[in-house]
Amino acid sequence: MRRLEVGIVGTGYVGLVTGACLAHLGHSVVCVDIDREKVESLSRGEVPIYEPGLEEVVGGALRQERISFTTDLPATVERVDVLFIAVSTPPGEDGAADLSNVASVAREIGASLARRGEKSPLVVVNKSTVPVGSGDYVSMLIEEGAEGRDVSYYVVSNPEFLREGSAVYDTLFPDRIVIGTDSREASEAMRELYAPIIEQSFPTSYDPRPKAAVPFIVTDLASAEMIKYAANAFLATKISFINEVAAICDLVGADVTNVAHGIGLDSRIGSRFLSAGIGWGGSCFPKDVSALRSIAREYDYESTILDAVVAVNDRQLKQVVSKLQRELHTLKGKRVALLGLTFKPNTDDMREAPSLKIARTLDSLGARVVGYDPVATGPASEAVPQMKVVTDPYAALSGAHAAVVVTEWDEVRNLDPKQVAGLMAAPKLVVDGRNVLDPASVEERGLLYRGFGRG
Ligand SMILES: NC(=O)c1ccc[n+]([C@@H]2O[C@H](COP(=O)([O-])OP(=O)(O)OC[C@H]3O[C@@H](n4cnc5c(N)ncnc54)[C@H](O)[C@@H]3O)[C@@H](O)[C@H]2O)c1
Ligand SMILES: O=c1ccn([C@@H]2O[C@H](COP(=O)(O)OP(=O)(O)O[C@H]3O[C@H](CO)[C@@H](O)[C@H](O)[C@H]3O)[C@@H](O)[C@H]2O)c(=O)[nH]1
Repeated sequence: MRRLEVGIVGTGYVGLVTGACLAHLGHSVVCVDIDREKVESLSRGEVPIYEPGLEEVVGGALRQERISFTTDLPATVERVDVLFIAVSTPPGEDGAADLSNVASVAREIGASLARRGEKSPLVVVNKSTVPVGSGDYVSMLIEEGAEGRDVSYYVVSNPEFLREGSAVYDTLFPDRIVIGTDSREASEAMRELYAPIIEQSFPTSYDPRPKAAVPFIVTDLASAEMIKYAANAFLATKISFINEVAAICDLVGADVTNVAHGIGLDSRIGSRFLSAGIGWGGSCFPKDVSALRSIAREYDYESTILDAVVAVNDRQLKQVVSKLQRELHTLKGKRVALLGLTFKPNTDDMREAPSLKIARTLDSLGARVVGYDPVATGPASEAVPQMKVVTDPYAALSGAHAAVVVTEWDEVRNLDPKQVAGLMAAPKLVVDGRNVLDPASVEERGLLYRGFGRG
């Protein structure tokens, strides 16, 4: 394997995980961020996010001197063979992706490229999730930054499919690697970069190693950019679909967990992403579905399915409130415990976490909201100051008239129903927003169970 010099701009989830994993594979990586404090703490091996396994991979790469952190983008452009753009692309007004971070990085790359001298063309890899056509936009900005000087580079799309909570695993053992480019030289450089993953030839403590070889797919730029949006939109659609089925299950007295199991065994459907409940959140699905709808609007196309996917997801959150109101009637003066606050387990990310919307709605209806989360206590109470946040789930449940399972952390799944029943106030309602509790054993202890689509 040839050891490549790799630069990564942006040390968020994607940038840091990608950089650390490429260093683990044997490449020499320099990570760039505008946030000086972050760069300094990362250089000391302090990882600012909760992501299983990441601290170990970053620490290992630092010890082997295969990774470094800097704020100096121009020096990085001059030195590396491949440069990833992995900065945030948050939703702007009207739902479209805000490309201002990508744009400023592209201009700065252009301004620094001329100083590379005789080095081979720089492969600029867009890993941020960006609208179709952004590859050409990045090329245009690089040229603008270069101000007429002769610069040599390729722009490649390489969408990222990692999930938070299993980001390191997903990066080392991906289902596929997608590259969008018209240049053979650029796609070969990317194949070389990822060779240890494609061939699964790197050292790992993950046992058993799940796959033999990883598909490496090369498409045109626009298709690669579209693959990212289509993948997230499809997954969000799958969840909204099962949530719609769950609503009908509630009406007819069927159990959606049995239905999901029964349909998921059909290999054309597949069993994953069929967990019904309060719906999808996080830093990606809401943003990316909304960006794809916005792209469709630009072309005056009505995205009927995607519109419905979002409408169903919005309805799931309202169902939490109506399930509480059905049993508690007025929520004024009622104490409600929210169990789990992050948008999913094994992350401290609170971006677009359903818990925040639920807490704000319950507060506006006069309920006293107490939140529990094993990791994201600080960010949660900052986001919703009216919510008291505690680190002991039983403290949250003490005196609560109702509890809502918002995030299926193990700490929440494994609560002792007997102890919970002893602490709660009548009617001791448990709204299982993730369908992870066993209704019979919960009810056996005197709790009132309400799931999503469980009859
Ligand atoms: N988080 C995920 O799970 C995930 C997965 C796949 C794809 N993505 C996509 O990857 C991109 C990055 O997402 P993220 O969650 O890692 O973002 P993030 O918000 O966690 O991190 C972005 C980082 O970029 C830095 N940054 C911003 N502007 C910069 C600039 N001009 N120069 C240098 N650094 C700059 C910020 O300081 C921050 O450290 C987004 O487009 C996102 O949609 C995210
Ligand atoms: O059956 C399911 C599966 C997930 N969810 C919810 O869906 C959201 C997203 O979950 P997940 O996809 O596991 O997390 P992310 O880390 O947001 O990852 C998604 O978004 C990333 C950013 O684009 C992509 O890279 C990943 O492939 C894609 O799975 C969360 O709120 C989950 O609770 C459900 O409600 N039911």
